[in-house]
Amino acid sequence: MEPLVEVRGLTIEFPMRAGLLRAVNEADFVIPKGQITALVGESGSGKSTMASAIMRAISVPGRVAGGSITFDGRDVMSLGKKELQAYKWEQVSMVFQAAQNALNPVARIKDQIIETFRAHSKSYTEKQMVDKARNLLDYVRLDPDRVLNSFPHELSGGMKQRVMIAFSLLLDPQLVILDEPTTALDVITQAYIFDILKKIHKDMNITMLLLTHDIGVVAKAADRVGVMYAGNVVEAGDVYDMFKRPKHPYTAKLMKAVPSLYEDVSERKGIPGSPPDLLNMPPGCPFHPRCEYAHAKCKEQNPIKVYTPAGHEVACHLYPNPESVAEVRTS
Ligand SMILES: Nc1ncnc2c1ncn2[C@@H]1O[C@H](COP(=O)(O)OP(=O)(O)OP(=O)(O)O)[C@@H](O)[C@H]1O
Repeated sequence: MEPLVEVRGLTIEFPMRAGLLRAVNEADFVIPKGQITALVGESGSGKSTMASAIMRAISVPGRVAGGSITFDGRDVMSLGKKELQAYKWEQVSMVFQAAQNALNPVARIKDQIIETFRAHSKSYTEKQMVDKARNLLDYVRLDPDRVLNSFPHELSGGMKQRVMIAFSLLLDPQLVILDEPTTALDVITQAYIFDILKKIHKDMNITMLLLTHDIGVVAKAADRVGVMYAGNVVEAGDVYDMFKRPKHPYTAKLMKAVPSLYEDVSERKGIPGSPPDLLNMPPGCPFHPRCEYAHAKCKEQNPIKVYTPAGHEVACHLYPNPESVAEVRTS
């Protein structure tokens, strides 16, 4: 597993009137090259903040208070203004949450595409820009002639989402981050978008990061998954392993929340309790108040993450060392 992005000990803080809010708290996370990685967790767990940091797009008054991010071996934090301009969109692009609404309502798609190109790259002629946009629109299964000449309000939600995916590919990035790419769409359109994303990933060899609270999305699309809880990545591993043999009690509960065709839905249980208040974190492991396996140590010490040679990682006192991760928890 060759890493494209390596996040180490990342801490991101937002100063609030009531105190310092740590949206990301000493988090470690790896995005392997050439894979689709999903970052999953309840609302407010820090997924978008982590992704914005990778994109070097933390909004003021947020700030990176510690840790490092490397992209293909380069230190992202120390990129200068010019390097940063090339980094964003040419190395990594992001389709933000509810991205359909990010389109300018009073400009045709063609003009918005040309403007995006011009903001980042001077080396294309207008014909080259439009030709490239045409290819990408065709790729996301839209009629280029119709879409290029449309205003956003003339397109459906699913079409606008596909336009945004095409936008994210304009400058041939290595990594595309998609924040809740299908949340606002109906089930059929969701399946269609995932089909397109998988094809793009395969044909263009693009690394992808999907941020989602929908565990069903993970099962459908990802190779690897990281689970975020209260600003930390508490477990990560191969998607099959994570569904078959989740280690962290929180992951186990999340995975059980996936609806199955054969199961009696009335027997499915949610996760009791709610995520901690980030301004008033409990001592020890942040999950201990909701954890059925919590013992004395969990209330006092935050667990240290352990890593197995096979690429599984977990932060939980049930697994004090890498060997213990291999054990199947039966209780
Ligand atoms: N600009 C900001 N100012 C203040 N707090 C913020 C800001 N951005 C994020 N936060 C806080 O940081 C925490 C993590 O938010 P974030 O959006 O990263 O979580 P998320 O897992 O992506 O959630 P969602 O799925 O709802 O987007 C939340 O408590 C949120 O309120």
